[in-house]
Amino acid sequence: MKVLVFGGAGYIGSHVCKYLAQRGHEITVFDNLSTGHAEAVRWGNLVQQDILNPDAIEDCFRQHGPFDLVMHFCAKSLVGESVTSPEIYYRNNVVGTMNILDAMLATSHQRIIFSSTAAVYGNPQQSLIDEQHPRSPINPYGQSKKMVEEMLLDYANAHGLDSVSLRYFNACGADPEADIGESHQPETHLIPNVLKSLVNPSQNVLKIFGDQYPTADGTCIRDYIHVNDLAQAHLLAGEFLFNRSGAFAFNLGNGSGFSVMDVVKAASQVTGRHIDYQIEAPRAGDPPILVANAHQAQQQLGWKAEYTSLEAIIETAWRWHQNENF
Ligand SMILES: NC(=O)c1ccc[n+]([C@@H]2O[C@H](COP(=O)([O-])OP(=O)(O)OC[C@H]3O[C@@H](n4cnc5c(N)ncnc54)[C@H](O)[C@@H]3O)[C@@H](O)[C@H]2O)c1
Ligand SMILES: O=c1ccn([C@@H]2O[C@H](COP(=O)(O)OP(=O)(O)O[C@H]3O[C@H](CO)[C@H](O)[C@H](O)[C@H]3O)[C@@H](O)[C@H]2O)c(=O)[nH]1
Repeated sequence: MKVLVFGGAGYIGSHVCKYLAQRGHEITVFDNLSTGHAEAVRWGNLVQQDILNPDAIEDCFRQHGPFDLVMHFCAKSLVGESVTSPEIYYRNNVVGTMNILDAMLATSHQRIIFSSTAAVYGNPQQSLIDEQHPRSPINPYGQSKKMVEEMLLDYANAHGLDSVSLRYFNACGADPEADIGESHQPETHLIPNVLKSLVNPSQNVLKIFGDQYPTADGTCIRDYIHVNDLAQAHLLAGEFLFNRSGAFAFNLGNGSGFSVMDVVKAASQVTGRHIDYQIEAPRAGDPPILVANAHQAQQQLGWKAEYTSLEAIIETAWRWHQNENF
């Protein structure tokens, strides 16, 4: 397949590019490098442009296409920032996506895989969240992703544009060969922050946000899913769209929850080091427990996560963080 990857210089997008290229697919990356890295674009050419520029998108489709499939990872994704500057989130995530969809229609491209998130569900009403769970986002980031999902449904009905929205739970881990990994500035995610506190303790003190949640050890529980398992799901979702019409959505998670303290203990075991931390006040908007029911992705896409233990996931991330070079 020829695949156009919006946001392919970012954390998840670059891992998907490597995974696709290893399986013989041809990649073009479209990215403005706002949070991504040119060094992570190694499996295809880079078109350095912005999805807020509709002409640049259409030019890319015409000059480098036609493509069999589009993947869209571009987004602003800091929950706290989305609360204080919602306009950035609605513009980048909603208007930017609309520009992509309109360019697809103008150039007769029909299939897109979209990066959605567990944040579309808001505060969970049950501990295992399936796709039927009400979508009531509690911040503009989640709201912007929900709006795109609605837009995709309307474009499917009106224009026959086919899509799969993949609702990732907590993406984590790195390329097992450590060519690429997670590198955000600022870094807000737990696993990289735990590992950075070991690599550079004087600059990175690990903070644990809240230890009085209604969980066994008082810290929040999340569903950690390896970035290469997400990559596998993207390819399967693309193949799925060659046989189906409509707008679909699937959860992607392991279906098991681990607390923040479980992550700290597993990281200590993998690295063989003691991990210091400070308990801080809870972070605004953090639900106590978020765990996926991902049976639909397993049944309909034939997806099966390979990295099911925290240790195996953290081991790949640790290899990357010890030699992080962008
Ligand atoms: N990391 C997670 O745990 C997680 C969980 C759920 C959903 N998601 C979603 O997955 C996607 C990828 O996440 P990530 O962690 O890889 O993020 P990332 O920030 O590493 O990657 C996003 C990429 O999109 C590019 N981009 C952003 N705005 C752009 C614009 N206007 N024009 C062109 N390029 C632009 C960035 O430069 C970057 O390379 C995002 O849509 C995010 O909302 C991530
Ligand atoms: O330095 C840190 C970072 C995080 N945490 C805690 O660790 C847990 C996981 O936090 P992350 O920031 O790693 O992940 P989130 O669950 O907040 O969010 C991720 O998953 C969400 C859906 O589940 C959204 O998709 C979001 O975009 C994505 O970043 C939370 O309890 C958080 O408070 C810490 O204690 N210290």
